[in-house]
Amino acid sequence: MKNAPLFFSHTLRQIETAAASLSLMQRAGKTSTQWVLKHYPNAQNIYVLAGSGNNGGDALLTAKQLRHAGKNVFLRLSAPVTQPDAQQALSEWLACGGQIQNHTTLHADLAIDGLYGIGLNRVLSATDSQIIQELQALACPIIALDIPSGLMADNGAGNAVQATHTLSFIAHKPGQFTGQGCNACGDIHLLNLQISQSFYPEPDGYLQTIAPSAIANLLRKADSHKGSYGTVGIIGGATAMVGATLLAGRAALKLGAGRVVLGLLDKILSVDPTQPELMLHPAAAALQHPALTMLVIGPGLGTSQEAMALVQQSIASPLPLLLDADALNLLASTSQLAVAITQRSAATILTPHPAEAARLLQTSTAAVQANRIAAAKTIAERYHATVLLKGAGSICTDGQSWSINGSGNAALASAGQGDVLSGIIAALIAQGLAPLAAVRSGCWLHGRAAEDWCRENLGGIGLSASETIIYARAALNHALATCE
Ligand SMILES: NC(=O)C1=CN([C@@H]2O[C@H](COP(=O)(O)OP(=O)(O)OC[C@H]3O[C@@H](n4cnc5c(N)ncnc54)[C@H](O)[C@@H]3O)[C@@H](O)[C@H]2O)[C@@H](O)CC1
Ligand SMILES: [K+]
Repeated sequence: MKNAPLFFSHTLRQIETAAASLSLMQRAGKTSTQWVLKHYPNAQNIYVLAGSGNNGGDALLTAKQLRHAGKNVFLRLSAPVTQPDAQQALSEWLACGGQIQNHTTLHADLAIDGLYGIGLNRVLSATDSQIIQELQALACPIIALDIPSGLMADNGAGNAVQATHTLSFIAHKPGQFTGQGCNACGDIHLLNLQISQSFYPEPDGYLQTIAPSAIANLLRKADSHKGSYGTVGIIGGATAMVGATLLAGRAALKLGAGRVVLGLLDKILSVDPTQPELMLHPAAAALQHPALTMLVIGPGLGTSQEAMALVQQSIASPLPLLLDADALNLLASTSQLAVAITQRSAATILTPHPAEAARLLQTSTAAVQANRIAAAKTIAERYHATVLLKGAGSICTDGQSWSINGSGNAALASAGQGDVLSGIIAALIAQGLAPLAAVRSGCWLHGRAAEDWCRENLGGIGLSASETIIYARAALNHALATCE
């Protein structure tokens, strides 16, 4: 199995042009029909929704072939057809005796969504939203052609059709795997329309579906010792938030860091009784620990003056530095820190969730979510950092290349998961992975942990961050055991 290449719509257009459009639409119609007949053989009454463009053309040709297969097809055309290929498809539909409706059917066993494809470039009109609501109200399985209508192919924004299956033509699109796309697409199936590989340029990015190959670099040498695997320092632990720092520390330890030093603002603990391997120090002392090779600041840090001073000192440190949680909020609040971070000599890793990303970019969370890839890349460029933008379909980028993490599920929507993720990434960097490889690998392992847990807990509710650590460790060791 390989990671899925992802293409922005402008690249897909190049492929489509190179591979000749009308026959591609014919193939899209034929292959979609075959897919429907194979997977829904008993669906007799089929509602097909066609829009004005080529996605509508795909729908018209699918409608025609389903009719040939003996199905009762009710076709709604939302607007006059504009594209030449789609006009040809409309002629074929009419020539075979098909009719055009301007309302939604009352009942269907199956619906086909061909309202908009990758040509969607603005918010849906009220009329289109109403048409989609009516489609959704049919309460039957919905097959989206290419991409659920209303979803932006390049970024996963938009109020889209909630499809049961998406038949993705030619290649996968980033928007199918991040933001709203994670909810809208249902099961995604690639129909490459028999386009030769020679027509495909370098992908714009990729979906990380398999264990990152960089994990193989973590295989241990027999003559190594704990000093070979780095010492992670984790700074945080303000009053009432010590747990966050402990979680990050335990994750770093269990994912292989040689040693882990915790620097706590609250002096309530001098040892972690359930994880006595962790070395607990006052925060300022931990920052000065001579053995540190990797620094994390943020889990449970708070935003006190003392916390701010620790962030300043951490940014001035020559060590690789991961900033998470309140360290990101403090960074976003102070222009001097934003300048200082660009002048660091060692690697910087920022792991914001969408609201933290919005603060870093001085914008709204909605604006970040409307274009997650661009937001993550802009943060990386502005702060000279490797960035993990969290949330469904996490984005990993160094500002140049980007990938979407393909593992994980909603079981990870629980307290402390971000702290665990910071600890995992820090452990991987401490063991020698480059920042982007560590971010990709850590994020993938974290998601894989949740998937493995869900196989045993099918409802997917109740995964605690502490349990995620155990499953992530198992996922890492499994990946190591199976790498070549
Ligand atoms: N070009 C080709 O060679 C092929 C294209 N194919 C299909 O063609 C689709 C792309 O077709 P189009 O480029 O015609 O675009 P769409 O059919 O996705 O959209 C139609 C047009 O609607 C307009 N539009 C965009 N957003 C709108 C909005 N919110 N409200 C009203 N109008 C809006 C745009 O001008 C757009 O071109 C693909 O997704 C795929 O389904 C496939 O048939 C395979 C071959
Ligand atoms: K569609």
